[in-house]
Amino acid sequence: MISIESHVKEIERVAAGECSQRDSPVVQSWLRCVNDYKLDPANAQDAYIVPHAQLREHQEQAESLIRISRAGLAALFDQIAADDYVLLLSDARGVAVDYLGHPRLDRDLRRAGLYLGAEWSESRAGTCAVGACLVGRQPVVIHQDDHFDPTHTGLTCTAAPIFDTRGELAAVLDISQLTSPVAKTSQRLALHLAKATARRIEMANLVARTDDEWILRLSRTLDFLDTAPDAAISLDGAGRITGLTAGGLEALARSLKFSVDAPQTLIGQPISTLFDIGIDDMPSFMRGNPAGERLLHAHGEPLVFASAMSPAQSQNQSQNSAVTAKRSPRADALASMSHGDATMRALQQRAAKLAVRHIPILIQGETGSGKEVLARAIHQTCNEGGRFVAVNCAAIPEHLIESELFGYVANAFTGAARKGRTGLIESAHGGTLFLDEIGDMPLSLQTRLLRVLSENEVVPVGGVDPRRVELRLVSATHQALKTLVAEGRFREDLYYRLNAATLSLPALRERNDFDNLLMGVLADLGGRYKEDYRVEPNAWRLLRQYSWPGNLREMRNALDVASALSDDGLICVRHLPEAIRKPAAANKPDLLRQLEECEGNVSALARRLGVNRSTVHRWLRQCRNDRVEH
Ligand SMILES: Nc1ncnc2c1ncn2[C@@H]1O[C@H](COP(=O)(O)OP(=O)(O)OP(=O)(O)O)[C@@H](O)[C@H]1O
Repeated sequence: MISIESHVKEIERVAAGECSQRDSPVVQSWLRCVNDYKLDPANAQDAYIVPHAQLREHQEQAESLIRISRAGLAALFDQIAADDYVLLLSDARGVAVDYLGHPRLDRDLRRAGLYLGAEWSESRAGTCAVGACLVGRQPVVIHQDDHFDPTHTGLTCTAAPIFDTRGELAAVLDISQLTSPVAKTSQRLALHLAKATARRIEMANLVARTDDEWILRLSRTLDFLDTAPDAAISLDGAGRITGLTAGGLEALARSLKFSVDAPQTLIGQPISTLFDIGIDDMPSFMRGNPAGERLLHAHGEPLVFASAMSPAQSQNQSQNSAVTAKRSPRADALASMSHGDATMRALQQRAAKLAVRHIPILIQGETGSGKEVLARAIHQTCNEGGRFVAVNCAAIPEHLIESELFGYVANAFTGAARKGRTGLIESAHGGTLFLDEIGDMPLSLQTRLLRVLSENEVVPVGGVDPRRVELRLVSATHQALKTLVAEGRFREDLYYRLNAATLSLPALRERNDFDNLLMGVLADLGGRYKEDYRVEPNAWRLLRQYSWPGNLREMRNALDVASALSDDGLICVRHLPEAIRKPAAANKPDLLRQLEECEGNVSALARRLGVNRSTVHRWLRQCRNDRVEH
């Protein structure tokens, strides 16, 4: 080790502009220490450990990152503990908020500042790995007398940055030793391990924070594509980048020589900014597709292997991660309704609040959009022990509906049961009465229903004594009740009574969680028929493009049939119902006509259709294939 005097002299020479053999990050840091922070290398300072209360504050702010990092840090520590390495996780201000070191070295580590609460910002500690990494945003080794302050020149420290999912520097992982060989190359393995662990932490963080989005994992080689990718990007339903593993992405870009200038600026951009793909292409990058075809191109050039995780899969993974809060049973019943669609999520929250009160709820939505499923979820959400009684007002003959609903007393009318019969309203006592197709309820019964709602009493047909009922009324309709009111077919007072709390279910074509719903239905079918169903990319595209007039019911039925016809669980275009296969053929001349209108300019056509170029190319290719097939 060189003397303090010659160390100080070397720094002074560098500060005066002399060339140096030191690595560039070291020289840059020394210059900052002298010029910006006005530090004096001759003035040795002990390591600084922040007071306990301040450390708590730093830890609280970094809480979720600490939790997510823990498994990665522990695995890394297992590999290097035998060599007396210590691990520090520092926050963006350079304070060590987590620490793994050998208890045997506790006293020495604390004195050296390789300890919980140590502050390693460059302005306080001079050139050090954590500080230089925070400023340079790159992995760095600060070995022995690379350190600025003579107090630290015995240490070797290697640091790698950890970025949050929006590309902001969130923390630094540091691997340090109190004593080490003189050669800086001795730390190569430490550098490799620090970088790899930082990448894993970024990946775990992205998965934990991604709820209902696609995750695209990227790797230079096929071998680790699914298990330990180099980088990952999360995408919303429109194909915009919502998150990324910035450190991994930058390193990948550097090694493959494509440019990612500032990962933060990619947030909100379409994925086509980076690669020649759009959101429609995601299914073809999922596991199960030939690995050799999962290759991303930039400007037509093959670049990197990709593996896509559907929103349902990423949701599963994030739920498995430690950061996800446990759902309440109430949220669970309703949560299965929404798979990431914003309208559905808002509706789900509204439903959860309404469900706890006995306010009549009216559900509106097209046929098959899930009105009964929602009604059942509301019932389950706060099941107080009573039954869920569903009545389809359109399916019961008008002359029977009154006695079915209200029940009747003994011998109330000819043909009535001798002992009388309890009506459906009464049997829902303590539970939920679901009146489907309420718009079809005869006017006379609407009056009686109104009475039940306002007085919590039901009078059976032929009876005089009211019976008390406490129930939650949920009604549903696909008709515009207001129009029925205007036409005199629905009582205005009942309409306002029911309309106080309306939940409007979006049609399937309006939802942007289609991929998730589809995966969910496939998983359901898979569970039922003990098969792992997959959808071939072209078939998936057609399913996505179809307008689904019959909504979720139609989707379930289509997939039920397609899965039954599939070979080895792979659903292809030919397994889909004709109505779904047809539009592509019907659109073909239209696509070609539109291309002509755009004078053959694919980019212009892509802009007109609101999709990216590669999607148009694919559609055109499909048109050509179809032509050959027919
Ligand atoms: N969130 C969902 N996820 C998956 N499948 C669903 C979902 N919601 C509804 N479904 C399925 O869609 C089908 C129709 O649901 P439901 O009967 O609730 O619709 P509806 O709106 O009440 O229909 P209708 O107006 O014809 O009475 C059912 O097979 C149901 O399983």
